[in-house]
Amino acid sequence: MPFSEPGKTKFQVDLRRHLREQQIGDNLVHLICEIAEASKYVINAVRTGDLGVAGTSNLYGEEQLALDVLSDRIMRKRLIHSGVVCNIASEEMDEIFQAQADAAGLYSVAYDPLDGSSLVDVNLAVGTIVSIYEGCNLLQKGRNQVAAMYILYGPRVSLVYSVGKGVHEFTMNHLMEYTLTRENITMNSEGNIYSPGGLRNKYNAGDEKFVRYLEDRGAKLRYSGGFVPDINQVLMKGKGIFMYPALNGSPNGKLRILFELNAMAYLVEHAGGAATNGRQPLLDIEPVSLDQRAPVYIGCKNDVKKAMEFLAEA
Ligand SMILES: O=P(O)(O)OC[C@H]1O[C@](O)(COP(=O)(O)O)[C@@H](O)[C@@H]1O
Ligand SMILES: [Mg+2]
Ligand SMILES: [Mg+2]
Repeated sequence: MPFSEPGKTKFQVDLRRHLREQQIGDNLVHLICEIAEASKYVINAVRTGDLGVAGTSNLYGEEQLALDVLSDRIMRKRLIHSGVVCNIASEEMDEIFQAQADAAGLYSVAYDPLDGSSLVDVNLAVGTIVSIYEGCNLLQKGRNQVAAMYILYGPRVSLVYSVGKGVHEFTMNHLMEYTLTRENITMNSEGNIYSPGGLRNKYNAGDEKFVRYLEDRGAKLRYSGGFVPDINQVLMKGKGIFMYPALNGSPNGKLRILFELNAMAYLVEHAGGAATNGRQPLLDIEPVSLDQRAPVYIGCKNDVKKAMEFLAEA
């Protein structure tokens, strides 16, 4: 039942109550609520934590910031203690962590604890991205996610989730509770915002033509350099496209299927948008490794289709 019915103001609905209305298992409700709890410690770390480097590097050889390591620890600890998780994969861990052996009713979680962490020192928005699967297999199609969510740490903290029954936004209130602010978010078929990641002088001909087409159409450039706020803008306004294409020297772009792309693709598809690697829906890719990357075109259906046409012609 929608929460916008007369007599119930949307702002009184907390996350747990909303999840219970989705007719999903208790373990999944519990897991999503635990992740929401973890995010309160992550935002505290973002607001007050050490901005320096951790002195370590992740699976991709990227220097880890102290905040990456701390956010990862916060998330992992909470997932382990939830008691409903078997396998955990994180952008900041080299391999899969087994919290407990395979058993009925357990979930596996892939996450990026603090996407865009290098933007914290200049006070731009960052976020946590989470994909949830039933059972213990993490190397499976994104379409098999049973839930996806992100938490955006901006001027306000918001949490956007879907369990395949609409996409819903919650905002943290002064008591640090998440309360419903937008229910059943839907995207238009096209829009006038574009958010192009990566160095443009490394774009291939099709991407360059597509960006020129958007500019000629009068689309507005709206790119912050943070995947979570950039996607949030497209999703909440219901218009436009985010892309991080293949680049000269990086044929798979930058963003990772497991930790970054799958959750966003699931949310955007469930809001009526589309997400592809330029050839096929991202959610249909069967990943073979944790660190697999893909080019991404994600947002309004017609805009994504147009991008694919330009790529096919080039
Ligand atoms: O500035 P770049 O290198 O083009 O990358 C921008 C992209 O990288 C990200 O910062 C992800 O990288 P991290 O997970 O390492 O922070 C995204 O948020 C953003 O879309
Ligand atoms: Mg990331
Ligand atoms: Mg990260």
